[in-house]
Amino acid sequence: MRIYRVLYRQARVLEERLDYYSQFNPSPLSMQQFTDFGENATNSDSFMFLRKELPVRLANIMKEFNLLPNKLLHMPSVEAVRDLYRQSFLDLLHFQDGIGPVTTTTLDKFTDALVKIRNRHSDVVMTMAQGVMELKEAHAINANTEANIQYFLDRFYMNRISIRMLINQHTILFGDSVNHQNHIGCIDPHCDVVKVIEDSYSNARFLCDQYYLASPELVLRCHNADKTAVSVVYVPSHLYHMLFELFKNAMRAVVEHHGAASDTFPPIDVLLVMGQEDLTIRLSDQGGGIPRSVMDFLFNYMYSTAPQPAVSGLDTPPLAGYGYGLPLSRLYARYFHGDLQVTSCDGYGTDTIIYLKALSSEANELLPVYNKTCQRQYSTPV
Ligand SMILES: CS(=O)(=O)N1CCC(Oc2ccc(-c3c(C(=O)NC[C@H]4CC[C@H](C(=O)O)CC4)noc3-c3cc(Cl)c(O)cc3O)cc2)CC1
Repeated sequence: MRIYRVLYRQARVLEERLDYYSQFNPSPLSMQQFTDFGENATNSDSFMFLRKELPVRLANIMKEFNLLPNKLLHMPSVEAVRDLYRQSFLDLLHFQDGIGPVTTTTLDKFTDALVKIRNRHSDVVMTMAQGVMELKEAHAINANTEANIQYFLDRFYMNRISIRMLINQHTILFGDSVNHQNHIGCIDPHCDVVKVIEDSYSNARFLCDQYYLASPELVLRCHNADKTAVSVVYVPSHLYHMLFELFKNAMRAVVEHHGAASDTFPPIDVLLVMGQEDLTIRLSDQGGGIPRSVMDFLFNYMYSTAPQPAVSGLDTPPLAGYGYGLPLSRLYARYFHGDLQVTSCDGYGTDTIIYLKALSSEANELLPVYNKTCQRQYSTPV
């Protein structure tokens, strides 16, 4: 009986703490604040900020889970994800205000706890996709449920991106995580956009050559009014993730449309422009394009979730984006108030555009907030 009393008490503490922390709105940081903080803050400063901000961001999305349709909530994989979030939230409660003096030991234990949380959540994207698949196999999904799932997953993955950003900054700056020279945490204050474009193209081309034994060339044009190289304060791994996905899709379309046996393929044209407000990267391919009737499916989590290929790369092209490549790439772009847009000419080809904020002072985190507005979203039939 004692174990039940302990579990009951722990559940009560969890609910009470979730109600407390979910009252606060997450505090969005700008890229400028991330870099200033990274250059000037101490381990203790970061601890004092994160021990409140991380539970706030976790509590906001954990409360939003409760607004989901029960049939999704009770899918085994979704239950498993909710347990991970509960455990990580409880882990962070050990460091909340009132624990006494903040010693070096406290700081080391906190950093260790963040690493543990990051590792615990490493498969959450796939596990949630598994939960969506379980739901599709168990129930018929109406338009309202589909819209609620689309709305939630965009917010859930954006929340996850933001929490991993905060954890990575702290563990790189103050822990044992690898730190790139001249980077501030995972931020490159002088991100060489051409290099990220060339690296992501090269790696996507390697996959394309492996599967199709052929791949389209890259033609890159740059435009910068002051004639200098295009650089931006950004997270290179986020930009790489977006470009790698878009190059995979473009290569798949071009080779499939022209036939892998073709002698030559039209190149993928990339235009890079540094503007006053936006840094724009446009990829243009001649891969046959997509009709408007299919476009919406590209970002749809319900449509994109398909049974995992038995062995990826054998029975399906390794470029097949089973999973959430495109929707997640758009979230990375939107995370710092940029965007990712796809336009297509059915029968000719597709343009995809990545917009980033050119100024770090305008590149603010875009964070989901648990409030009356979001609650109404779940109760409003489409
Ligand atoms: C959800 S995800 O992120 O996991 N992921 C999204 C991506 C998808 O793979 C792809 C890849 C390429 C294409 C594609 C076609 C194409 O294929 N046309 C021909 C079919 C047009 C419909 C037609 C039909 O269904 O009616 C049947 C032929 N044409 O233009 C593109 C294209 C798309 C993007 Cl997004 C791009 O950036 C560049 C492109 O050239 C479609 C789908 C895996 C899943």
